[in-house]
Amino acid sequence: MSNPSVDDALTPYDAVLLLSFGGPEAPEEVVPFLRRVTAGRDVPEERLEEVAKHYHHFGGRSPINDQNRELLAAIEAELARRDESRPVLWGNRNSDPFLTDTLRAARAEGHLRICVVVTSAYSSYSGCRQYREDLAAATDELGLAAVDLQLDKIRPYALHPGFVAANLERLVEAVGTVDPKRATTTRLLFVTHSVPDAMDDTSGPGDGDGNLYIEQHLRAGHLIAQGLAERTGTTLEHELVFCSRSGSPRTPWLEPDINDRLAELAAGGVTDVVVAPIGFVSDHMEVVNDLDREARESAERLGLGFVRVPTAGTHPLFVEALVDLVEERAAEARDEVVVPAQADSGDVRPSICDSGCCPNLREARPALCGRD
Ligand SMILES: CC1=C(CCC(=O)O)c2cc3nc(cc4[nH]c(cc5[nH]c(cc1n2)c(C)c5CCC(=O)O)c(CCC(=O)O)c4C)C(CCC(=O)O)=C3C
Ligand SMILES: [Fe+2]
Repeated sequence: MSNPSVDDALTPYDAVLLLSFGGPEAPEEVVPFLRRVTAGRDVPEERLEEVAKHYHHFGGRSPINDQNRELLAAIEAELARRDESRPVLWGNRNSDPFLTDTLRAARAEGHLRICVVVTSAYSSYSGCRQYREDLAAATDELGLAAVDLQLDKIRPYALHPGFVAANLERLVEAVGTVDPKRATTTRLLFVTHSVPDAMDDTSGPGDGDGNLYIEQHLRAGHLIAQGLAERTGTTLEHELVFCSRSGSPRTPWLEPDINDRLAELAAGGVTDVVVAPIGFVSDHMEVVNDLDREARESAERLGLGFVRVPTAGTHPLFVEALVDLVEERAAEARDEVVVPAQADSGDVRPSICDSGCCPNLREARPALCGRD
């Protein structure tokens, strides 16, 4: 398969790597997975026990790996459709197939130059730099130098037109089920993973003002809400809320939590909520547990109508966007002038991260795909 001599829109890459978070697939994998995720982190034992219960409620199996298998197949199909077939590899941070094993196999098969697609759209330590650190740690563990295996990453894509469009399509399909007479008392809630305030404060370029994590969500949400109004004639008031808070209760994390906000909204006369988890790219555990179980339960208790919008998942517009981003990265690697596709006129994140961006606030660690 690997054929470095092919000359197409993916040149110089001989493979694509899907890099994701990982998740357990059997009950006995839950605790080891959680220990790996939280190693060296300030996550209390009680929180871990609580999160273990979430996984056990779903038979100890997270949906995330199956979703990545489907995304991988969809990317392969899209590459084939464009006559740009490449092996699509898959590696995780926290569960099998581990990134290090994937890169070892890639090297053995002679893949020299790989374009990395991470399953996180936004700029933050957790969603961007931590994956870059994973790439550095894995290549280091394998004793690989940049001459042996060159890894490039696509840029954060929260504001790529295809990601925004896929989320809009999902929303348009879902609000078909909202009673038009209730539109004025329906609130559109964009949801993302809460992170420590300090992580949001430092997200974005090292010399910037930070808070790019929230800013990108607000910009994407604004575009999606506007698109909904244009497409359906239904204008819904919208806002950004958070789920899946972890860490020590003494550390400030982004708020409001969706459950707290639902109570306030119900008290203020809202009758229905449309919950769009634009912060995630698939309906993984944070979505099926924290939103479909916990938030839905809160809404029911409060008498609120509740519609949860699917994430981008394997929506063709999203899959096409990811392949467009790989093509864009390839053109950059060929030193061509590239005008990055962007859904608004705001800041565009580069595919080679700035020095000091989205820092690791605990310890400085080597990271690939950046200027530091
Ligand atoms: C920004 C962000 C994303 C989105 C970007 C991206 O997708 O990367 C994300 C995704 C995910 N987070 C996930 C799971 C977990 N995250 C945890 C803990 C944490 N997440 C954080 C942030 C994020 N996380 C942070 C700051 C922590 C605190 C500990 C630390 O500083 O790292 C914990 C520990 C227990 C707990 O929840 O406290 C678990 C189990 C899964 C897998 C779901 C499945 O299994 O289907 C996915 C996709
Ligand atoms: Fe997380």
